[in-house]
Amino acid sequence: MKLLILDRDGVINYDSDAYIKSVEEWIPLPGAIEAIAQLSKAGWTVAIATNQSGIARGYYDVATLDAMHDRLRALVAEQGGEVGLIVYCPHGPNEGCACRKPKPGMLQSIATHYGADLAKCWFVGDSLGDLQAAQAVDSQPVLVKTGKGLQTLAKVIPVNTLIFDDLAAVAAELIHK
Ligand SMILES: O=P(O)(O)OC[C@@H](O)[C@H]1O[C@@H](OP(=O)(O)O)[C@@H](O)[C@@H](O)[C@@H]1O
Ligand SMILES: [Mg+2]
Ligand SMILES: [Zn+2]
Repeated sequence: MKLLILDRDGVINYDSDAYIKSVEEWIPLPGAIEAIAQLSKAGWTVAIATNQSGIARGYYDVATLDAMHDRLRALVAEQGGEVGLIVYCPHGPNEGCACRKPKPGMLQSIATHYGADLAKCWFVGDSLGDLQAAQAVDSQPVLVKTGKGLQTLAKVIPVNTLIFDDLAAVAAELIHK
């Protein structure tokens, strides 16, 4: 199956060092909604794996996070597409969970849900942890320059990382290749 897994903050929507704490703060990046819709209409399943330590930190609750994701789904549906499974890690960095990136637990959950082979999937992120999570399960690490992407590009990243300006460019590559 054609499964694409996306990080959320900094890839689909603007990120903030102050976290994205409300639906009002959740603002799509230019072209991101259209990219997801176009991928979906081209037969791709678009899933999301996102760290949300803001929940553990008490900055927002699950109901607020769900409202952000309802907004995302509605915007993509308006463009004729749909968003697949959204998996999030609500834990803090010191809880030792199995799902927080750079651990690959969320990617594995998504693959299990769809019966997909992670070695044939791209995982698109803006942070080093995203790329490391992909690498841990032999997925293709893909870095976009939005969000924290440019800072990540200055770090030591997996040698096979594919680099794109933004999610729209990733979608164009996948749809037209
Ligand atoms: O990029 P994804 O995984 O979708 O979500 C990242 C967010 O959960 C937040 O992750 C935090 O990292 P810590 O969780 O505090 O290490 C910070 O980087 C915030 O700026 C960012 O908004
Ligand atoms: Mg991110
Ligand atoms: Zn977790």
